[in-house]
Amino acid sequence: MLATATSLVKDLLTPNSLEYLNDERGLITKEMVKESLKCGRELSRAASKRGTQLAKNGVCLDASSPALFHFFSAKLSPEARKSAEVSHELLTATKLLQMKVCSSYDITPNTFMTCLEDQDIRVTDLSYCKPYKASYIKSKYRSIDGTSNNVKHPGWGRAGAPFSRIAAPRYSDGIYAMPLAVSGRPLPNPRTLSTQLFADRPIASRTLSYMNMQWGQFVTHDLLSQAMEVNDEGGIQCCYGKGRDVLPQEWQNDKCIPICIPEDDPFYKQHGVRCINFVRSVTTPRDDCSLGYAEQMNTVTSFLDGSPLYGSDPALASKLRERSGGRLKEKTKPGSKRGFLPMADTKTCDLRNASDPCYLAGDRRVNQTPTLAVIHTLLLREHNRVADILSSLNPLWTDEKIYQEARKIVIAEIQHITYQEWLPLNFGESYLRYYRIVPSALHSRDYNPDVNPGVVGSFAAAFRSLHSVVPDSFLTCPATYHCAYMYKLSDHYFNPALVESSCESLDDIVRGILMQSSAESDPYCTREITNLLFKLNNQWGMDLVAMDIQRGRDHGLASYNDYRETCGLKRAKSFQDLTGEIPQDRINALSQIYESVDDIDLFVGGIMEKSVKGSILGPTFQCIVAEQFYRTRIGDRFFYDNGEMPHSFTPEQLKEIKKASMARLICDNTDGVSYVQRKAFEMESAHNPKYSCTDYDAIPFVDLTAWKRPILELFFVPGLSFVQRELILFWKAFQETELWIKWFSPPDLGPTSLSTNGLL
Ligand code: HEM
Ligand SMILES: [Ca+2]
Repeated sequence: MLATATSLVKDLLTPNSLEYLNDERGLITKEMVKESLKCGRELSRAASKRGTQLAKNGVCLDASSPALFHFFSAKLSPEARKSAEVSHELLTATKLLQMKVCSSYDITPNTFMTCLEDQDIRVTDLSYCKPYKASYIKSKYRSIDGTSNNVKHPGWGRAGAPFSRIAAPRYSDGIYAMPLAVSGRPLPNPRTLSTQLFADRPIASRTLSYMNMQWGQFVTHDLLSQAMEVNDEGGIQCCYGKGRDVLPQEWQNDKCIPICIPEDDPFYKQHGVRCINFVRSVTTPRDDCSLGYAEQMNTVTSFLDGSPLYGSDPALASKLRERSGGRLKEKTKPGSKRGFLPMADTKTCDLRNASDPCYLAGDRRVNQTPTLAVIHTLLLREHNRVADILSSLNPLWTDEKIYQEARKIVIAEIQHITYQEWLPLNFGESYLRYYRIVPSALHSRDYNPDVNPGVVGSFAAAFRSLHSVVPDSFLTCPATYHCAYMYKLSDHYFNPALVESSCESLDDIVRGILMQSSAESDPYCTREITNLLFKLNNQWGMDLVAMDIQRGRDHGLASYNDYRETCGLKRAKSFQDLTGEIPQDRINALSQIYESVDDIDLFVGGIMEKSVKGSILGPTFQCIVAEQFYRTRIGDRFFYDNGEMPHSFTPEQLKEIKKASMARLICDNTDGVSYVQRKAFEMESAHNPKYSCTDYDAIPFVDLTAWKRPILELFFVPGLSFVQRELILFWKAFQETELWIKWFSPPDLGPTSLSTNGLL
């Protein structure tokens, strides 16, 4: 197969097309493009076949290995797989063009990239990219996959879109090859950086709760997910079994970028591990289908739209629905009044007993830790609670109408909690107000259709720095608050059994993560994620920090110094120029590992910075995170507080939505968590005491009566006969007698339903 590949390249490099080189249309002619596209397609198909053949020959991951579970975090829809294939073809074509032009003209790869950009070569053949049709533009509700949010650019923010860039990439060949140091030598080993710069020093935050960290991870999963390349058989293997060594080149898939572990590694040495499996992220064609450098795919919708709950693709979204009463599917459990997440049919968990749960949700990462599964469960319950209230308020509404309205309310609550409660706490209220990131008036008119709501690739690096706030274990507390057990993260990856081990266990975990603090945001990370990530029943796991660094390189993210410039800081000419932002001892450590200040990875440099006042991040990450949350709000036509649009909430409804809080979400969706601190993302203190969930002044509730549609509307429902109207009116009158409450004894819907029932 490799032979075919070589001969194709030779074909392309034969002089028969040289006559076009001096063509006045530019350096790159149409015929050259056509030829490279043709060869690019064949070469990339050959590479994919080779990958599958390797797997068939036994080069595939061991069951129950950490690496296999790493692959369980994202799955591509058939359309996403197709886009990934096309993008390989386009990248290979770009590479072939580069080789041809550079060898013919004796120009550098960089000059070629500039010419390519100037010529702006777009592939119009529909077998590569198809334009996005705006099919949901008129809908009052968001689409599941994020399409048609933006009327002019219906593909913006969709699942499967490319990550956006705010600084030019640093692929070493300008297209897709892993970056190198300025000197041309390899960049420092990611595992060495991890052990030398990210020690395990468990420093607890004085103010922020574990819940704060957990919500952050949920928000991350709502905004983005990269997927790793797979072959037809599944995950790609890059290391020998048990991580003994890197596989020889001839057995390696071309998507492998394994992390080599130095011989003297302080942890892996004792286990004889020399290699962490790591595979490149899936890429996707650019929005304009132009030839150029690689762009990675965001497999989920980039809007903050509850996609981890509802799914980012219509097939999954449909599977998650009950198809009655607008509800999402839930599992009932004897002894518990409230539902649990439904079970996945493919087992992507590390189950120890056949009865252990393995959940299905809108996002595949749900089973990563029990505390993440708890957040999913609270939101699932919130959806069903809201749906039940809406259907009792508006008995004529169909399943579809209730589902969409409940989804709209829950998304609005997620957005409100994130923008009004979580972001200001973590990134500084005045900063966010200054940049108009958090809304202030009741309705806002800030929507700007020219702002691309897509996720910026560097935002992933900035937010990954919050891996440092992950504590090594989590606490559970019974109703007496005699909190006792500490569960090590590494004993519970991909095993959410703890969520259902008893009728009270979910409540116990919720109390625990309210009482426990998160770790400090600093360059220290627990060994639970740097040595033992996805350990399962092995003795060692993966290193998330090394993976964060390697992933930044895989995505060709510009260097820390480039981002300093993008963010308005002075570009450093020497390590010493970093003094303003990075403490001296860390500058010393950086200068001992990196050859040049221009080599520093964004993830590493950003995390080394001192925090900005009022924020948990330093200036560079603060700027990138602000940029992202600005785009996520201003570029979302359906953002919850947008006014004067056909789908806008009424002022009465919006006033209610703005009462949502993390504390109320917990109160309304647990059985026995009766006291919660008002600011659930902060630790309980004299300034932030616990209140009873029935204290509606302290922890206000969202009164859904604002969603009750007047009965008169019935007369405008087209197609209803006189008899049907009479029957409905009779039913409404019957409801008002409250007899039905006794007869049908509806489920306990919590305080909100009590107040609304009173008005029925
Ligand atoms: C126990 C807690 C957590 C675990 C086990 C975990 C694990 C992971 C893993 C395995 C990846 C993918 C690594 C890769 O292949 O490149 C990842 C990515 C990421 N994580 Fe975490 N994480 C945790 C908490 C958090 C938190 C608290 C945040 C932020 C507030 C966060 C932000 C991110 C981001 C932004 C990415 C990149 C996502 C992507 O590109 O798909 N994580 N995390
Ligand atoms: Ca989303």
